[in-house]
Amino acid sequence: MAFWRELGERVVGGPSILSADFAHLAKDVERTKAGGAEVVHFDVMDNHFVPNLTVGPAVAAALVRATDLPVDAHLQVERPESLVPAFAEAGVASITLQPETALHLHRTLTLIKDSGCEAGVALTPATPPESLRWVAHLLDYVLVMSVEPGFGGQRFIPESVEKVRRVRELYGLPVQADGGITPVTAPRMVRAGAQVLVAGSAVFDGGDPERDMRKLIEAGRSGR
Ligand SMILES: O=C(CO)[C@@H](O)[C@H](O)COP(=O)(O)O
Ligand SMILES: [Co+2]
Repeated sequence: MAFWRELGERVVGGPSILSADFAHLAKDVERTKAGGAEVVHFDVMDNHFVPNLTVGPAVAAALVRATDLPVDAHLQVERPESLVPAFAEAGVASITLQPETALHLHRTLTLIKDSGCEAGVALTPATPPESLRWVAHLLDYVLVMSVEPGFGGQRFIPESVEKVRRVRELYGLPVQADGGITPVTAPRMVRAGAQVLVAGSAVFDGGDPERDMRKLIEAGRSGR
């Protein structure tokens, strides 16, 4: 599985499961796939690193079985290293770490790669891109968070646009934008260099995930 290495220059969209109906997760994901989604963003929260609690490797494994889209696990948990083997075993394509939680970031990124997954790091709004200097060679992508981690439906932080530009300048890696991404903010992030547009509320809250996924992708691509 090499979703990130095979992305090329394309701009793609992916649903954040956080705003989906957890009782009908596979169905919701398939509706976004019909709207053009190419990756599933799987938000994992532990009520320690963030004040919210979601789902873990067992649900990831069930979703991997139910969809042929690659699943990216966004780990917003303390001690992520202890969960890496279980998510790899669940069959996720990539694992995104919050560097604030990985005490030994180099070691945990290496563990992800050795487990056969692609590896990424999520920068919270206050974390500078420069902090990745000595682990950048281990990364397949960088996620720029345009909200504080923890919840869907928050307001987009506009400084994130410049941050995407900076990450691209420094590392040339694919950038995933996550948080407050809508048809209004997506083109700005794409113009700055983002390629993977993650959206939860903009895709699921309007009652038609297929239509709204398509709208988001089209809006994002118009930013090129
Ligand atoms: O990782 C997170 C939040 O911590 C995100 O993936 C959000 O879940 C995206 O939701 P919207 O901002 O698109 O509603
Ligand atoms: Co996320």
